[in-house]
Amino acid sequence: MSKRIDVKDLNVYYGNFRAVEGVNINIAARSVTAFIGPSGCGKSTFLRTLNRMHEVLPGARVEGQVLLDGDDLYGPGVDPVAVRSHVGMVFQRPNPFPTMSIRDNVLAGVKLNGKRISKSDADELVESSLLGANLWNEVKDRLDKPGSGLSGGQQQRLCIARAIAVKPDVILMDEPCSALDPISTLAVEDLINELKEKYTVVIVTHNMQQAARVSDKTAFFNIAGTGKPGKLIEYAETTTIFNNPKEKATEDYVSGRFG
Ligand SMILES: Nc1ncnc2c1ncn2[C@@H]1O[C@H](COP(=O)(O)OP(=O)(O)OP(=O)(O)O)[C@@H](O)[C@H]1O
Repeated sequence: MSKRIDVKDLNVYYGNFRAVEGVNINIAARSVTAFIGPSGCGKSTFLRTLNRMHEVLPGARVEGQVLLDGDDLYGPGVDPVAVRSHVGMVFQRPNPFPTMSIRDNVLAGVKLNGKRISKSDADELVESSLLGANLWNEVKDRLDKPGSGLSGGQQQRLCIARAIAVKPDVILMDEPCSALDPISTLAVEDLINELKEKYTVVIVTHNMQQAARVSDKTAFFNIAGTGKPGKLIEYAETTTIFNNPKEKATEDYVSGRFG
């Protein structure tokens, strides 16, 4: 079930370094939101706070709230592992388990969560997840072959199938197409468009055409200089950010006048 995300006054730290400052953002359920901005402005750092991946690094912490349909992910007693099963993540480089079969790759997250499922339920879940990731037709005759035998684009869709299989509410994607060729990129972008019917999708991308193609809303982050924290500068409908932004910094960035 897709859920909304409301972030309140979030500061994100690596030790004493405040990498991201004062983010407030409201992300609707069943939508695609793109995070854009120059290198080092904290897009990936902020993204990883949305499923508590940030804090796996020693000394990394946050202040503020991240609410998923009103429930604070950082509230007392909340289990970060449970959070990550509600908020899935797809990374820059496709990372299927190389020696595992395609089938077992799809089921990997479900098994990690300690769920026991029957063979027939597993078969159904594998099929529905691969269908959901637009990969079923390409792999249905070789489910027992290793995931590493797929093309980069297919591997990325396999990782998306693995994320979908745990039935998350939100899917976070950190530059999911940066290692893919243009055809595979289009396949993943088409898929992102379909995913928003069921999930809340948040994507970090350096590719502004991609942000314009896939997202409903865009958040522009910026940084005042090295060692300064990244900040959310402007957040609006994607067409507004690209055609009629309010802030000069946004306009400079989207029109390529940055730096
Ligand atoms: N593990 C880490 N330890 C300490 N500082 C870090 C760590 N990871 C990132 N940072 C710092 O946090 C800031 C934000 O980095 P982040 O990777 O989130 O930016 P980004 O906008 O995603 O950049 P890019 O577009 O280059 O991926 C940078 O100053 C970076 O050097």
